[in-house]
Amino acid sequence: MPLFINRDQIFAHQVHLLEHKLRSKEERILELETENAILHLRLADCLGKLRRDHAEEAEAEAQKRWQHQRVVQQSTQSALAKLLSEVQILKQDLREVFAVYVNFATELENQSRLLLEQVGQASSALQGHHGNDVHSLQAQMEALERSLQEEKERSRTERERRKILHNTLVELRGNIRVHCRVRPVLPFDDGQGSTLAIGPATTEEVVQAVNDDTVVVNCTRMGNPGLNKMFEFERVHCPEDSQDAVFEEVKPLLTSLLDGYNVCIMAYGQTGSGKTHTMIGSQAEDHSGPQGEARQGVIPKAATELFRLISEKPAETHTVEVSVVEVYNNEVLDLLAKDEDGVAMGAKRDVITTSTGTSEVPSLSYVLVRSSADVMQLISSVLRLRARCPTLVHRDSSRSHLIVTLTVSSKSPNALALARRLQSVKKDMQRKAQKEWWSPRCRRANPMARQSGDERSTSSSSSPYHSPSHSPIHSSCPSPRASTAQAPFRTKLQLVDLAGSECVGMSGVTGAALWETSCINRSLSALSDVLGALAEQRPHVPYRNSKLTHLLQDAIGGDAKLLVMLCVSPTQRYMTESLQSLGFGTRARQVQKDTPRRKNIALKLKKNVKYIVSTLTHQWFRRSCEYQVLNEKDFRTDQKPPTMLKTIGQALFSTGLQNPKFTPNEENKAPDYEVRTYQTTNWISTTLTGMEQEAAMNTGFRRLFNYIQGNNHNKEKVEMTAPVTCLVDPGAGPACETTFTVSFYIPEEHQADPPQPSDPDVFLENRKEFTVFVRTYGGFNNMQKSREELLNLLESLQRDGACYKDIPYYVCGYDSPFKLVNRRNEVWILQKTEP
Ligand SMILES: Nc1ncnc2c1ncn2[C@@H]1O[C@H](COP(=O)(O)OP(=O)(O)OP(=O)(O)O)[C@@H](O)[C@H]1O
Repeated sequence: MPLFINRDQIFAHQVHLLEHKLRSKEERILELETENAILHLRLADCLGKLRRDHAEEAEAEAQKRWQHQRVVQQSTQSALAKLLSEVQILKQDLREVFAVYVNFATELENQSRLLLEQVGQASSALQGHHGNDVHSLQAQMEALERSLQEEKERSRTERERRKILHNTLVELRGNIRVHCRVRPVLPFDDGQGSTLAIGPATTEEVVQAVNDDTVVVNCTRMGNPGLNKMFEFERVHCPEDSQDAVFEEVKPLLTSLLDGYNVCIMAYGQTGSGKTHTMIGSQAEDHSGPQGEARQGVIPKAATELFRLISEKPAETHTVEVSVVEVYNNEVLDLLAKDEDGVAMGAKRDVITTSTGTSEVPSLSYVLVRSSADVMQLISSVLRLRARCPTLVHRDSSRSHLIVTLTVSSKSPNALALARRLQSVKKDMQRKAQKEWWSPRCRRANPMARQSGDERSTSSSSSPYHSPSHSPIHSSCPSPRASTAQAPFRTKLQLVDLAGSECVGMSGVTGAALWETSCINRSLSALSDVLGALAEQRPHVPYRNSKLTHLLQDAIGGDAKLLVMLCVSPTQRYMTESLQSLGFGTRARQVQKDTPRRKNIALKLKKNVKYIVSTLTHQWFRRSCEYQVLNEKDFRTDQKPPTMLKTIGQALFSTGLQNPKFTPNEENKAPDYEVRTYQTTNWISTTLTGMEQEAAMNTGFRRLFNYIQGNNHNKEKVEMTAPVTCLVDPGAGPACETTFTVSFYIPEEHQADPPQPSDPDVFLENRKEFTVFVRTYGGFNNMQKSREELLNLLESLQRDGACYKDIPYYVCGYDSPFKLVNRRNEVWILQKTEP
């Protein structure tokens, strides 16, 4: 039968098939949309649940925290009350002991007088009496002698008890003490000679010592919001307090020094606030004679007191050695080192960490001294080597940190000192064991550490100048071998006159002095970071971020007794700097030494929540990408790669992101950095202030992300670019707020007419052509890492004599948080254009 093909039927069939296909496609789309809706619902549900959980958690947390705080408050109050009552008892005991001690001399005198009278009576009676009477008188004499012996013994025991009570009292007050000295208003406070416009109000006194332990900063200047802040310290000195009064509060630490404690006294404050005056005394003045002595600072007075205390000990049992070190532009200089002609020259030294985890300066020079006059002569002879430079704030400003170390060696330490020695030897052994467990090669890598204390102590030469018989920065306590070999017992007194923090604008420094200022501010900032890490009991304390903190590591974080003497100027002109110094002191007081580390549960919880949120976001992101790829109906015919695949690549692997164009400068590049000139381009930016780089970058990133997602006047999506740059402009001094400007490069298609941001905190920035020195590094970026890389770059630029501006600088990131490997970060330092 012939096959008759009805074309209409075929078409109808095809239409039917196509309709069927269409229906199935539509059904599929419906299915996917339903699935999508379900997913959205689930996501909304999850988010709602998360938010609820979060709110509940927050509420529970707040409740728990409140309860915990109450418990802590109650326990603190009861502990405080207990402590106060103990202190009261101790004070009472101390008063009694003092009374006994004072009365004892009179009592002894009276008793000896009585004895003498009785002996006189006895001898006169002897002349006129018989043998029996002689015997009874002799017995009486013996009894009296015995009671005299007993009194002597009692006096010795009381003296020992007084000593123990003294140390307990110092211990109760804590190992870090902060004193504050407000200096008087001085003629240069009116700012004459400064180019800055300074009104009469700037000499107004705004910092006041209201009593022995409280200082108040009170400023109600017109046009400024009122400021009234109170700070409490262990002792506050008012401008009228003499050098003697300041030293009286420091003096007890010298008793501790001979009782086996390392002691560090450090003056901190803004330039011109009186640190050198407090530590050394005013140098132009003659310190001889009683008036001169009264003007002396802590260093000469401490040396005098130390030699007075030593003179009370058996002769020839104590020796004192001095070393003087300067930290200048992040270099350690030995000011006692002499060249071949015997001329002092300030030789460069290294700081190393020993196998016991303490810091040490190999090849440091020491001089044996026999009196405080010797010490002062030595210090005066090297002070001329100390870096100084006139600034608009202070015409004799010290540009370096000065560390004078008096190392006391004792052949006959007292019982307390021996106990301390045992304690320290134990700690040293623990530290060593820990380190060796961690790195078995540690001992081999550090031959210095293998030398025992007594081996090293025999190396002293006959000349007063010699290479170290020990290291001054080394722990006072000898190694375990030394303790068995009866090596002399060593403690060290470190006296530190820090360079002053300063605001570059106010001090008016330029050129080399600007670099000095930057080094000073950076090292003080590192000191502040170390105290912050110790106060928060962080597992890593960044001692090695600066030579100053590395050098003072044992004094700050070890078991030394540390006294921070905050020096502040009283006038309104320096209010910001004074507030910063007082903040530093408050931070130092929060450091608790030798307390066991608590696990930070809140931090753990926060980390967990962060992890859950990031995982959910990641999942949601992947799902919506898949959905959009499926929804791109015409992707098969599209010549370009699907946009969503591009988005996935950008987000997960940071591929295909546009970068701002630059011209590399091949001539000036070095193996460890590049030089790039970026063209004039438009960027989208936001500015934040604060202390934490990560927090600022996160907030900044979020604001900019909203902009590129359509939070702009055109409601237009703007493509993501790389890098995200963060311009970091540190505050005038340590612990000051830093300004962070976070920016995205606007992609080429929007460069000519970028959409205006809707968020008032976000702004368009036209960056003129600029040249930067670039150092690249990998891994996940953080503040510490970027700072280390910045310091490395600065060192390289200094080495090559490059012309650059050290602040502000850029920290740049190229990758999303989803990228795990081959991450790229950069620090940029701007090339200086003006001569
Ligand atoms: N308590 C005080 N009484 C009298 N004069 C003082 C007092 N404190 C400081 N001065 C004077 O103020 C000036 C600046 O003091 P000093 O040199 O000690 O400052 P500084 O903090 O060491 O500064 P820098 O960090 O710049 O070296 C000096 O002339 C000093 O004599």
